[in-house]
Amino acid sequence: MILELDCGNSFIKWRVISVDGTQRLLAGVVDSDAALFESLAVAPGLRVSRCRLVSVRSDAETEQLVARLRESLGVDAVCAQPASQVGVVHNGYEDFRRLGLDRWLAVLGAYHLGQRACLVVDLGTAVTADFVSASGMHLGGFICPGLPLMRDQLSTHTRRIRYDRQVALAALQELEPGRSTAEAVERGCVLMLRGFVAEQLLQAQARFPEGFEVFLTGGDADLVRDVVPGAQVVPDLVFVGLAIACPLS
Ligand SMILES: Nc1ncnc2c1ncn2[C@@H]1O[C@H](COP(=O)(O)OP(=O)(O)OP(=O)(O)O)[C@@H](O)[C@H]1O
Ligand SMILES: CC(C)(CO)[C@@H](O)C(=O)NCCC(=O)O
Ligand SMILES: [K+]
Repeated sequence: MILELDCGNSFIKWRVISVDGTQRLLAGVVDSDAALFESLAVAPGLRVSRCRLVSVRSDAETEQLVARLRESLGVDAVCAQPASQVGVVHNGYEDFRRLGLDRWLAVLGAYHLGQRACLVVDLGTAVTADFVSASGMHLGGFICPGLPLMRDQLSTHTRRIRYDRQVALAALQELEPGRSTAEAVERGCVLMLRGFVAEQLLQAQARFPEGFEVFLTGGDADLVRDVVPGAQVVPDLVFVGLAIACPLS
């Protein structure tokens, strides 16, 4: 079995696939390294022979995780590394090492699945949009705060924006003007995300007149999916790219 990890800023997404890559056996989302090892300890029938991961955390945090994986599972995790090119896909950053590895892998995954120009939007702690041309040129992208950061900034920098988490979830059933703080903030922030995605779509239409594929990924992708009717929502997009960047043969 192959253990795959996508270590984001807030959550670790993990999954276990068969060695030939054809079956997805287990999957989960955890909010800390400790919770990851707890989940793996109770995973039924787990026998990990290989491991690959991508991390946007600090090198020290990533190294610590790799060391713990070695201790507890006896595997040496292969970590995705920055690259200026993989196959026909070229990294568009001035310094390719600076492009977030989750973005790079999502771009590799999207181009692999789409085989044409792509707009890739990842909605997590941060929201990112990346453009890839039909020939595989990554043209760069945009980064803005994601939903969790927008909410937190509002409550951190105001006195009276306070509401219950449960009420917040209910507030998103519709997007009418809010009539409570929870509704006003939750819907306002979702409209920011939707507006951002709509703008990226306009940019892609201008840049790729011959057509393009839109890929949405990340925990909040569902909140924007109907802004782009033809979009493919691919929760595992980073893992698709991880398999391309880190083949385990
Ligand atoms: N099962 C889930 N577990 C955790 N978060 C979830 C889940 N489903 C949806 N979400 C939402 O997903 C968002 C987090 O997204 P995601 O897990 O893609 O990114 P992340 O790891 O926090 O950050 P990064 O962008 O660095 O990868 C949160 O806003 C959260 O509300
Ligand atoms: C933007 C995030 C936080 C999204 O997870 C990550 O891709 C990252 O830390 N990127 C480094 C900065 C950049 O991509 O320009
Ligand atoms: K991510």
